[in-house]
Amino acid sequence: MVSKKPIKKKPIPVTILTGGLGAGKTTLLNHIITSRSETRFAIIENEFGEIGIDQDLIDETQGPTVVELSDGCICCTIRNDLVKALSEIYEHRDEFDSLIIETTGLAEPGPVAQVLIAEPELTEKFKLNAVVTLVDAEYVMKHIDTEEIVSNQIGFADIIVLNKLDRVDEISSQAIRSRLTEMNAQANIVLSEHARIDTEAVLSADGFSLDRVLELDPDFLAPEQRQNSTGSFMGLFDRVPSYHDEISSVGIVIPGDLDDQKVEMWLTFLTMFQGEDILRLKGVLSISGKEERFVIQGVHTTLTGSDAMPWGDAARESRILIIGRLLDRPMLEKGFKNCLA
Ligand SMILES: Nc1nc2c(ncn2[C@@H]2O[C@H](COP(=O)(O)OP(=O)(O)OP(=O)(O)O)[C@@H](O)[C@H]2O)c(=O)[nH]1
Repeated sequence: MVSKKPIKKKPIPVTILTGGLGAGKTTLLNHIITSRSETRFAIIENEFGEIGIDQDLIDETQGPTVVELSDGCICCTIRNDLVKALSEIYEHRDEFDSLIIETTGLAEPGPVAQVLIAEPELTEKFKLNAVVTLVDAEYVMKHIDTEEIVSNQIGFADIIVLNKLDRVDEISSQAIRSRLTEMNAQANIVLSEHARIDTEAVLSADGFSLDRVLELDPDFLAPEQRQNSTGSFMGLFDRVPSYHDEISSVGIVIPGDLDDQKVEMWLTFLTMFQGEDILRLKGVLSISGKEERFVIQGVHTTLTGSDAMPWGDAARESRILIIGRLLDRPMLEKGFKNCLA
């Protein structure tokens, strides 16, 4: 007699992209989806901030399914949203081959991995391929000793992508590499500029090492360690909430066009006087006389701008998100509004 055992579907491979604010996660994500046109991706995009910007920056011409989880960090406050999003994505599992989760720059990767490995309803549906940590060569040394989240992201990585090597010299690059190896000797360190790496190394890594994580935190899989009453994680990751609390975000949306010179002057002053406290700045702007959207990107005092998709028939508006310490919302709102053409 033929057995009628249900055919078990293969679990969906999941890659977690983590790393500091502005380190290059979205850049790597775009590189992966554009260079692997034969692979169908689903993406969970998590942003820390009142308004989402990253969704506009993902190259959707390749047709990935993007689920955006904003206004909170999936490693703590919106963890339940992550579980829900994963369950919903699984309902459409025949429509894609691989899932990428891009966390916020403030997220601990541990609790996100924990959801995939220890959440009973998800363990058979998803398989964690690798935790990939992007490291910003320009700024990592500034944060590595003072911000535990940065060292935890490095310590937890299966693959470390040391990015923005165009922004440092060879001596600094070597010093960073030895520091990374000291902190995580088992991770594979991949060197890159603009996150242009061999995507095979990331997607076929099959590199998540539960044994190594259990060495770091023996209680990683213990149910009572997974969640406390406020929804944040305990154990290795119990410093997360206080770190997030210090940092806030200001998101501003204004309809109409901005004047490019006013924008330039405002941003120059802002980064000159508050650059230390501005961890991340990003925005999609409507500039008077320009057909294209104008994307601005900043980390501390480094600021760049580039043209993106034309506005076409879409309503023109400007959106900016600033993440940092001691942010003065009324002053930022006033400054941004003063840039109107
Ligand atoms: N010079 C230089 N710039 C880079 C490199 N990689 C990325 N960038 C730029 O750095 C900025 C931030 O890159 P993102 O990919 O958005 O960084 P992210 O980690 O996704 O940022 P968050 O989502 O805010 O955490 C963008 O302007 C990128 O174009 C690099 O290797 N060199």
